[in-house]
Amino acid sequence: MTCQVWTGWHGLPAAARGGTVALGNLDGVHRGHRAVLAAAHSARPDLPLAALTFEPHPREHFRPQDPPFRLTLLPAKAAALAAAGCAHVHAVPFDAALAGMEAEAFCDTVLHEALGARHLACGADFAFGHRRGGDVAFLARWAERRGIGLTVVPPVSDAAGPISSTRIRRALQDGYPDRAAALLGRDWEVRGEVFHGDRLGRELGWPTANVWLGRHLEPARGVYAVVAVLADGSLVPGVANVGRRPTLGGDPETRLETHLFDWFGDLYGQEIGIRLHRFLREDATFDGLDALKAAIASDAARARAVLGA
Ligand SMILES: Cc1cc2nc3c(=O)[nH]c(=O)nc-3n(C[C@H](O)[C@H](O)[C@H](O)COP(=O)(O)O)c2cc1C
Ligand SMILES: Nc1ncnc2c1ncn2[C@@H]1O[C@H](COP(=O)(O)OP(=O)(O)O)[C@@H](O)[C@H]1O
Repeated sequence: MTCQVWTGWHGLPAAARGGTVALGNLDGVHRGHRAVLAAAHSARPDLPLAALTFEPHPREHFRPQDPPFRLTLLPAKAAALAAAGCAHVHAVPFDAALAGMEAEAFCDTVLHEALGARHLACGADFAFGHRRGGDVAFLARWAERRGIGLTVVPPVSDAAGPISSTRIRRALQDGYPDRAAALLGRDWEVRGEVFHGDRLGRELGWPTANVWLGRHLEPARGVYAVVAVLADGSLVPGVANVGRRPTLGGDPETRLETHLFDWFGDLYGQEIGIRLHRFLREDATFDGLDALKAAIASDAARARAVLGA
């Protein structure tokens, strides 16, 4: 299914208007988000399904000094929304003007005039507008006045409570990518462009494709069994380190370095995805390169065992 991403809400063409619109930040597009999308679609299967999300995430706008926390940046979010059936993704720019818009003005100008929404869907805790002044009760009254349908979806829960982006972030920070995957409904994936490092990896016998975490959440530092998704879509198992290379003196920024098993070639400049599958051990400071090499060899063997590779 093709999905179009709209990064502005002014002057949308007719084809991008008049659908069912699922509302939310939707970071991660987790199982709870997908329940909202499914409910939106089944309420009005005759209409194209759209998701309305904000870019940057409002928290990135209000608290730019906070550490990065995103589960999905826009391209990955849009891909997950497309896979969940969205024909359109409206990544509404969250700037000072939008932050200052009252809930009623947001409904009138963005939802009604710009998007021509015919049906709306959101989670029960959705809040929006200046100082989060609009809630689901407000939205229900507004939609009724306009003759627009609204589907409010209760949270999807597991034994520990409602599924949320916050719980998924905590699981990743605590080194439980498997728990995060259960909540997401898929492995968590970091996407980035492979950059040139110090070329030490190949000397050690373990070349690693490096990507910066950038605005992604920093998961627990350490070693993971991973699956890499290459630009051509192929999946390659590997072992990765999330960290700042304390053995080599330490880096100012955290990188994700992946060695791909039984793979040879050039990845520089390629956009790749790295799916964290299992946490293997914490980042360590080794006493020299030989000790580091031996640790990587044993990490690789464990990752192969975990992945059956
Ligand atoms: C599986 C794996 C585990 C690693 N574990 C550590 C570690 O615990 N401590 C550390 O300082 N560096 C660790 N590294 C990072 C290496 O220092 C890094 O891959 C090497 O310096 C190559 O750097 P380059 O890509 O810039 O050439 C690990 C790398 C891999 C692939
Ligand atoms: N099996 C492999 N796993 C990861 N990268 C590989 C592999 N084989 C070749 N490469 C290439 O080697 C580069 C990593 O080599 P490395 O010596 O660690 O250099 P750098 O310091 O630039 O990361 C990767 O970016 C990729 O282009």
